[in-house]
Amino acid sequence: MSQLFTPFTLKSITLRNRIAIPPMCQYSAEEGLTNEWHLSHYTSLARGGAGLVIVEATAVSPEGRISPACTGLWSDEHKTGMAAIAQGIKAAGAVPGIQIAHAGRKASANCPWEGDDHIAEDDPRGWQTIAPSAIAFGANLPKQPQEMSIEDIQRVKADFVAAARRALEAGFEWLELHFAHGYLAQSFLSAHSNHRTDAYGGDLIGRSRFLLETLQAVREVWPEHLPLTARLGVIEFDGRDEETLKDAITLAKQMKEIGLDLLSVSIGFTIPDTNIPWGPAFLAPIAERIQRESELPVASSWGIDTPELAESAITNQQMELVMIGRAHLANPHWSFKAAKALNLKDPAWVLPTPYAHWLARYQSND
Ligand SMILES: Cc1cc2c(cc1C)N(C[C@H](O)[C@H](O)[C@H](O)COP(=O)(O)O)c1[nH]c(=O)[nH]c(=O)c1N2
Ligand SMILES: CC(=O)[C@H]1CCCN(Cc2ccccc2)C1
Repeated sequence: MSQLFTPFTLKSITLRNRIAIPPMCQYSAEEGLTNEWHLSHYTSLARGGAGLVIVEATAVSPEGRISPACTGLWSDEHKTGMAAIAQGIKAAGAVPGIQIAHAGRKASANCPWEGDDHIAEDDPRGWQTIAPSAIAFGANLPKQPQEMSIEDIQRVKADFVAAARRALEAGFEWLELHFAHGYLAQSFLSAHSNHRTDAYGGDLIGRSRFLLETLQAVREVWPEHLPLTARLGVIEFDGRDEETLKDAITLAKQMKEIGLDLLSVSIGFTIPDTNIPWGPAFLAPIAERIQRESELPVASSWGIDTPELAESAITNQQMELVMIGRAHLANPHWSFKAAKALNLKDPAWVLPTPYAHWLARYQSND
């Protein structure tokens, strides 16, 4: 009996299975506004049978975008397109989630197929980036950010709260704070990027303050009965992993106290020079340790891209949800492929009726 295809209930929300589609930037928006690409992209992913579909990193302010083509929720105007997406995901039987984000010193960048690097200083498409300290990421993102004032910090926290409120009004039922991948929140947490000497820097308590205060503020506006989650880089693969992991576990416990419902375990990506052990499900053992030691349910990703790897991540209790990203770009119906591979009864019925009725009788070969 497949564990991957069992429901998962968190607060008042039940996912039809343990398959989640993690946020994946589409770099297809204008002024943060979604369009037909996003609506058809997310609806078709949801029709593929996953339990949860999380909309891409959506900026809480214009300067919080990674690229000029990233989505936003910094104004009420952004809610219309997002509401259609949430409705489309829900109508397909998946739970609509969204990640809200601020890119920090990694902002003001070209999209990946146009260089994946900082927009040139003299290019009017770019903007001044902000960060805990005036320390550039380096490599393809060499622009030096402006050190945030206390007023900047208060403003960005308020932007997260306003974006969370808009996500709720747009009909999302699962919220993920982007505290990973070297973006603003992660860059507060990491001593590589945070050299502040005030209350938002220094020891772990100081470097965690922005994350904990933002979580606390969002928790106050996000309904208690809906899952409030965060994606956190718990390891950098920078030679200091044990220290980073211990800090991450301490932070995870504090976030649980504040009301975090689930942690999506990911990578820090705070600095360019790391030694990431890419490979199938390489982060799963780390996720298991975080889940065990923080006593928070976790999700995780990174190369969990076959039905067998997904099934064993759940069966081995390494995580409660598997986040399967790029494999869904290759095949939006990945859940159907997994249902067949794992010998689910009536596998076609993970798909919507207009497809399932026929595929239940027709042995498709892909
Ligand atoms: C095109 C694209 C875009 C994004 C991503 C990835 C890719 C490929 N990823 C990371 C993604 O959610 C996932 O964690 C990784 O891709 C690893 O999982 P897979 O190995 O792809 O299953 C990502 N992560 C995140 O937290 N917010 C985001 O918006 C994005 N955007
Ligand atoms: C927004 C975000 O977290 C994303 C943006 C795109 C690159 N993501 C990180 C990534 C690195 C290597 C392979 C896949 C993904 C992070």
